Amino acid sequence: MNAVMPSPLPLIPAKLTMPGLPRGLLARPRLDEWLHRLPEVRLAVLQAPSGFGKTTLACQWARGFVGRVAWLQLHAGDNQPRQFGRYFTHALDRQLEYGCPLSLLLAEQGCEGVEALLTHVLAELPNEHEPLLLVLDEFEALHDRDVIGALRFFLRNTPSWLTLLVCSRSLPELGIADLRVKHQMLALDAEQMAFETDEVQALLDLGLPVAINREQIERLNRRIGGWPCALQLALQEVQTGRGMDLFLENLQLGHPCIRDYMREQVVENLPSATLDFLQSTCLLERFSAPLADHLTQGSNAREMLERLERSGLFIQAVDSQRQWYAYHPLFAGFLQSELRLRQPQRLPELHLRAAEALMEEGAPEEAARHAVLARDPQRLGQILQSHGRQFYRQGRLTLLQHCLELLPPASIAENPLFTLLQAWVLQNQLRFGEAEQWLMAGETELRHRYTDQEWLRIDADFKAVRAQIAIAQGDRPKAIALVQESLSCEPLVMRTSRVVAMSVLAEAHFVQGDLVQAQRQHEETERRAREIHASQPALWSMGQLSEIAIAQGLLQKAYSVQERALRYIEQEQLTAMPVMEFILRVRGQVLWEWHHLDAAEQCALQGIQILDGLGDRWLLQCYALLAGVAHARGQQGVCADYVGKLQSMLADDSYHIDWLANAHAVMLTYWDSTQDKEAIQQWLGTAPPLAPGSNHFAQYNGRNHARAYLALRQPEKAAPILQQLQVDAEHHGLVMDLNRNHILQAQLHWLREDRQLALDHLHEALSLASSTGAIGSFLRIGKLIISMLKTLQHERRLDELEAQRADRLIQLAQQQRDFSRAIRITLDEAVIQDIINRPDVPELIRHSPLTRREWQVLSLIHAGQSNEQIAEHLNVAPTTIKTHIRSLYQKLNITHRNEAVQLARSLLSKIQGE
Ligand SMILES: Nc1ncnc2c1ncn2[C@@H]1O[C@H](COP(=O)(O)OP(=O)(O)OP(=O)(O)O)[C@@H](O)[C@H]1O
Repeated sequence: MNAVMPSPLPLIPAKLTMPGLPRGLLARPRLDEWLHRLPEVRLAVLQAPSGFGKTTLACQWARGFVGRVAWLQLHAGDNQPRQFGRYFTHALDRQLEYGCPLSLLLAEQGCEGVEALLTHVLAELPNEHEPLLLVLDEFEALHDRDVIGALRFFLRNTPSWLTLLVCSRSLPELGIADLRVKHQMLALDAEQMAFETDEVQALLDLGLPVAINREQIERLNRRIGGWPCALQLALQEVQTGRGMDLFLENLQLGHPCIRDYMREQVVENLPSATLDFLQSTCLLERFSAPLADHLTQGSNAREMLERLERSGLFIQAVDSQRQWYAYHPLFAGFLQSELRLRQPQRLPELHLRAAEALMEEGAPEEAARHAVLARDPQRLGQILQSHGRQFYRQGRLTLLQHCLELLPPASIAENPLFTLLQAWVLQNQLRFGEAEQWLMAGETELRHRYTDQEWLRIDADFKAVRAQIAIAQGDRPKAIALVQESLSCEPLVMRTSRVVAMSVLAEAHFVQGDLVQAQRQHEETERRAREIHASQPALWSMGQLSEIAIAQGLLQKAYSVQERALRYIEQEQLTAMPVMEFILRVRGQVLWEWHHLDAAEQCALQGIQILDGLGDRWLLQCYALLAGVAHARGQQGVCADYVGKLQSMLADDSYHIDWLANAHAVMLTYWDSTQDKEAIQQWLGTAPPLAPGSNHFAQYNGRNHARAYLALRQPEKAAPILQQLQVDAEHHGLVMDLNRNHILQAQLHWLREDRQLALDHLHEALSLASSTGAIGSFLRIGKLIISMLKTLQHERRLDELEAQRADRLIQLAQQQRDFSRAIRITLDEAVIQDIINRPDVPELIRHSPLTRREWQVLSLIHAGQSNEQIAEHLNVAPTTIKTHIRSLYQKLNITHRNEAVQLARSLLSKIQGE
């Protein structure tokens, strides 16, 4: 027999050995549930596109599996049935208690077909055995019918102690449907395997020399869609916080390593029809089979989509009915850049086809985006005429801007709707002069084309824009006059003009400090806006109502108004629109004040997600909130990072005083806690001037001045400002401002050593806080609040609510990390000795004592510093710090930065707690 059979190739041992796990992998406990269920099923499948971590997860599971593990890494050569049979029997033989010698012999002789061979294997398997996991990695390499048929047969007849774990890019044809209904199978796909944001954070915390802030982490994971290969790339490339921003930019532009990977691993051997399909559809965010047919001018898109999905390409159904599909963000980016590079001439045509098809699908917004990219003014004109109002009602001002930029100026001026849309876009960008020019051009062009009656009504539309501009420029009387004129007749072009005019009136009351009138007017505006489904103005009014409630000190009410807004968004099934960020931000500010820091952070992050791509300037408020949260948590490095971002945004653009005051407040707090007197002094040199405190932002700005003087130990300059603010706040019923001003007054008098006056103010503040719920504003002044409150408790009678709040504030302030103090303690050897000598110190620290440097590093980590900052602080290279951290983690038996922070906190708090 040997004479006719060629002698087989030798077996490669590495194919039969589980690969070693590289260092620095992230454990993924959220997937353990599947690991524990492995012994209960015949088949488990990890199916995901290339690089999604299938092999790694299989290795991690193999290590945690209670029983034996046989491993076989497949390869194209294994489609040769004899070769496959030999590998398969060898893999099993190695792990069976008594092997399967007979089958092994038959496999080596190679005279049986593969199914017959596997029948022998099955016959030779014992009835009872300890659990065995047989891993077949890179299963997508198998396509031989006989081999796959034999495996199906094998699978139907395996004993219960054997589980087959298949890792495959494509869907394995192993009779899965049958096993699934019999609960004999587990399956994980790309969606489940993709890294979640917390996992990304944990992995980067583990492997990067710098702390990456949460906002960057979320942005990163949005761009990479949880794909671990891209994370490994980040681990190699990013060395600094700024480096992460560059990496993110690089991803956006098409990272060369990812491009090479996609070329080699994913598209290299695809048939040309498939490639053509991918390139024709890659410009769409999501698409259905009919849309794809329209784009490819073909008729087999449904079939193709199913094939692509099964074959493990980076594509996923996005709805449960599997009608809509989307490419993985990095894959879409790759395909688009290939298209731009290789067939740029196709782009306009594809965009145009997309615009047509999307209009037919009833998706005008997406259609407009493609018409913009096709640079087709005619189609844009049609879309704007039919849907421009809708875009405006839903706050799609950036989209409108892009559309209008492509229209010839004359076609704007001769169309009242386009003129109005243009003016609204420009006013939103605070380009008031240009907005006015367009309005005037429109007037010249249009007046003679309409009857007097019609023109009066068009003018009502125009006046609504002008009123909005006047209020934004702070010209209240002019704004009110324009509103009244605008409301005097029914507008002709945009139904929203009336609603906007009403909202301007409300704002005029608010700015003037007439909260009751402002509230009434906004409630009415909200009602009217809802009636005409103008979601943008409706949400705007709800945001304003919640700001009014905050100003009145009614934070719970503000929170309820926000709930109402969120419900409205849900009911109307609104997709992300910029005004939603306003609601979330105000909600975040309430949550920050209540010290619900995680929830506040979440609001800011969601806001950033909503505004993604609209330009950095709009993110100022979100970053101010994130900086406030980081400060309250004592994360010095993170806070410094956000403050840096705020500074560069402020340098690049101009903002309304409301936004400025908010950003300045957190910057001043940060500088104060890091004792950066120079920055505070500089700020005073360019600070927005003081104005009567009739509204919350003038109050905020005034308090910033006072805060700066207090930080510079010039209480005499802070005193008159605070006094005036207090008078104004009383006059206008700005309760929240009263509350905050009392806190600063308390600090002021404490510094002046006028203890009784300080306690009077603190008591007032505490009493107001019983209804406002304020916490954040107290904690903002730092550890000083502890002694002030303790003295108050000692010397004054507090009612029950006040006493409870004082206790809680003291407790929170004690837990709060004080930036400068944490550093001072680190460097003090006596303190370290003090910690080591304590009886309650963990044993581990006595047994593997840290070096002096490691102590320093530990407490700088605790102080919230990034590796980069620690390196700077200790004057060594960041890589040295990384080495210290590794050794420190090993000695303390920890794996994450968070654990180090926790441990340091508990050690330092033993001596640092007040
Ligand atoms: N838990 C993890 N922690 C850190 N990195 C991971 C983790 N899982 C996967 N990776 C990284 O992702 C990359 C791809 O992983 P892996 O090779 O396991 O993917 P795969 O899905 O098997 O890919 P392919 O289909 O190409 O074989 C590797 O660099 C791996 O180190």
